[in-house]
Amino acid sequence: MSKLAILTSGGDSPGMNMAVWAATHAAQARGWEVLGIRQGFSGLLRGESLPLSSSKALPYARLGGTFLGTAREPEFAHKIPAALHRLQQAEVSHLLVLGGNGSLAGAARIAEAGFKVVGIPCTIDNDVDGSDESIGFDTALNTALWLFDGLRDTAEALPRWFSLETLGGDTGFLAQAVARAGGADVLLVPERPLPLEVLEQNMREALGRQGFAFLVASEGYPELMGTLERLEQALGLRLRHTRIGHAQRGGRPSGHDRLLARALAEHAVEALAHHHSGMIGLQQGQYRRVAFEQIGPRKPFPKDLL
Ligand SMILES: Nc1ncnc2c1ncn2[C@@H]1O[C@H](COP(=O)(O)OP(=O)(O)O)[C@@H](O)[C@H]1O
Ligand SMILES: O=P(O)(O)OC[C@H]1O[C@](O)(COP(=O)(O)O)[C@@H](O)[C@@H]1O
Repeated sequence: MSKLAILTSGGDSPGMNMAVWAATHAAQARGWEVLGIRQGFSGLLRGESLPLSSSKALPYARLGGTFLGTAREPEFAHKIPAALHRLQQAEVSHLLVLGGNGSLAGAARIAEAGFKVVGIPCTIDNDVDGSDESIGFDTALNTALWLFDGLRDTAEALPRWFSLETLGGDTGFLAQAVARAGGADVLLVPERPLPLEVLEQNMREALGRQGFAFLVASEGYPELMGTLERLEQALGLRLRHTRIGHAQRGGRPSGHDRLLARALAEHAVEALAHHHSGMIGLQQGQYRRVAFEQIGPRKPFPKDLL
C-alpha cells in the first residue's frame, strides 16, 4: 500500500495548512495512507510523525502557520542517509515537501538518492524559480495592503511622508507587489539599490504632486534605516516608518492562496501517483512539473521596479 508523508519546512506561509489538507484528501481518495511529519526536516530526522486523515487536517485548512510545525535544519544536506533511513523505517513510499527555496533544495537531495519526492513552493517571498506564484504570497500582500491603505488615509488627511517595510528576506518581490498594488511613489528592493539623489528626487516629485509621499522597502535593502535617515535629512521632513515584521507571515490564508494551495497539492499527489519527482509550479496559468535540476536558486527580479 502507498504511504504519503507530508512535511512543512523553512519559513511558514499562510496556505501551508490548506495544502496539507488538500494533499491528504487527494491521497486518501486514492486509498493511500498519510503521515504528517512534525517540524520539517528536523522532525523527519527524529522520526516524529502522526497519522493524518482528511477530517483531522480540515479544521486547520483555514488557518495561517502550519499545524505540523516547521524548522530550519542547517546541516540537513549532510544528513540525507539518516532521513532516508527514517522514511524507510516508517514504510513511506512518497514524500511531499512544502517550503521555499531551501526546503526544495532539501527535497531535491532526497530525490537524488532515488526516493519519490515532490515539492510545492510555499513562501511569502515568492522567490522560487520555476513558479510564478508561491503559496502565502497573496495573503502577505493583502496584509501589507491593509496597513498601506490605513497609512494612506492619514497621509491624505495630514500630508507628510511615510515608509512601509515588508518582509521578503534578501528579495524584493513582496515589496514590489505591495508598492505596485498600493500605488507607492518609491520602492526600495535589495536587487536594485538606488542612489540617494534619485530617491530624493522621486520623493520631492511625489510631495509636490500630491502633498504626501509613500515609500515601500523590503527588509533586505542594504542599510535600510541609514538610507531612510539620510533621506529624511535631505528632504528636511520627519519620516514615519512602519515595520510589519513577522505579522506579515501569519493570518488566515486568502481565497487565492487556498485555491493555489489546493491545486498545487492535488497536482503534487497526481505526480507522485505517476512515480515522478520534482516541483509543481504555476507557469503562465498552467500547473507544471519542474525537474529539481532545472530550478535555480531564485527567480530573476523583473526589469521594472514600479
Ligand atoms: N542546499 C540544501 N541542501 C539540503 N537541504 C537544504 C539546502 N538548503 C536548505 N535546506 C534545508 O531546508 C531548510 C529550510 O530552508 P530555508 O532556506 O531556511 O527556508 P525556505 O525553505 O523557506 O527557503 C533548511 O533549514 C535546511 O534544512
Ligand atoms: O523566521 P525567521 O528565521 O526570522 O525568517 C524570516 C524570513 O522568513 C521569511 O518570512 C520567509 O523566508 P523563507 O520562505 O525563505 O523561509 C522572510 O520573508 C523573512 O526574512
